[in-house]
Amino acid sequence: MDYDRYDRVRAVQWQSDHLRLLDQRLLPREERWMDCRTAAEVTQAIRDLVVRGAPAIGIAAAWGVVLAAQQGEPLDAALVMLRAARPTAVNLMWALDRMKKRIAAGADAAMLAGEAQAIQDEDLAANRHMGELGAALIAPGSGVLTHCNTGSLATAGFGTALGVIRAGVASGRIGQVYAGETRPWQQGARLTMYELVRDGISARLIADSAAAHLMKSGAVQWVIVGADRIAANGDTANKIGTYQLAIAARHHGVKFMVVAPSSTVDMATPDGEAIEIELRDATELLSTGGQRTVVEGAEAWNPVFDVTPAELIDAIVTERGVIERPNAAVMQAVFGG
Ligand SMILES: CSC[C@H]1O[C@H](OP(=O)(O)O)[C@H](O)[C@@H]1O
Repeated sequence: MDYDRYDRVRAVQWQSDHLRLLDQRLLPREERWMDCRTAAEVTQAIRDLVVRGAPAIGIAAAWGVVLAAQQGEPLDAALVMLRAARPTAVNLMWALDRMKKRIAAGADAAMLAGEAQAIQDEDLAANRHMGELGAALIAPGSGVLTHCNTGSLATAGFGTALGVIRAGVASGRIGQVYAGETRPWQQGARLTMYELVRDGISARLIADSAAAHLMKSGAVQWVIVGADRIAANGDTANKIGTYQLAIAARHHGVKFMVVAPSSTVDMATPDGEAIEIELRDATELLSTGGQRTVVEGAEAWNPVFDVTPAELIDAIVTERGVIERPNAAVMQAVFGG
């Protein structure tokens, strides 16, 4: 199916000797680009969520290695620095491991650029394929709810969960899209709505706290989300708030779909308990748009991911196919190597 009319924003753009990143902290108010010329600048951009989204941070980190190689920096140090930028999304480590293998095989900067480009191109192809696989699970005229941003801004393009939504809308299977605002960073309100409006896809923003009420109304038949790390038993780490969506979905008979490329699957992590959950600065919770909204002296706890157990997931969609009712045995069969 021709998806070219859909949002083709490309948040990560390689420019032969620097990496252009669309600063996602400023969207939708302002479209400003940041030019990164060193691995250290890419590391900081990932840490500061200039670029964010599990696949996108892996792609950006791969280009960070290319920058280090072009400038003759010690590549081992660059790999360690980039790897430490954020702890939860395994795509970061997966991409850097791919670059490390090429370095060990003697790849020069040009060859490393080829590897980074391959990582980026493979992600886009996977997203297009997953979009069709996931959309095929959805009955015509369904309503869906999504969380955070899993679109072109979070990937090489088209998106994971948002790619399924794009394919589902294009094929008439999805009638109404709801997007959760995704406090505190508001990836849903600021980024997913930005992408869907640009696509001309009708979508309604809801407060995170309205999700269970929406499911109770019968307006949605699927919750469709992305992932940052899928463990060997199917437990899935994703944006904070995903776990409670899965609980409410199961209670209300709403199906729950996780959409992620195989670069998000981590067979070395046995289950969700072993996934490191990123804790970010409390000021992200105590302020909105840079303005403090909570009384001085107040404290906050700001985990930005949580883990949904496999038993609450009806389908995991990767480019290798659809896994229904995921468990350790089927994960091993598909991803065991
Ligand atoms: C396809 S993006 C996957 C995943 O990454 C996002 O996290 P963040 O915005 O903090 O980088 C979110 O958890 C998405 O679901």
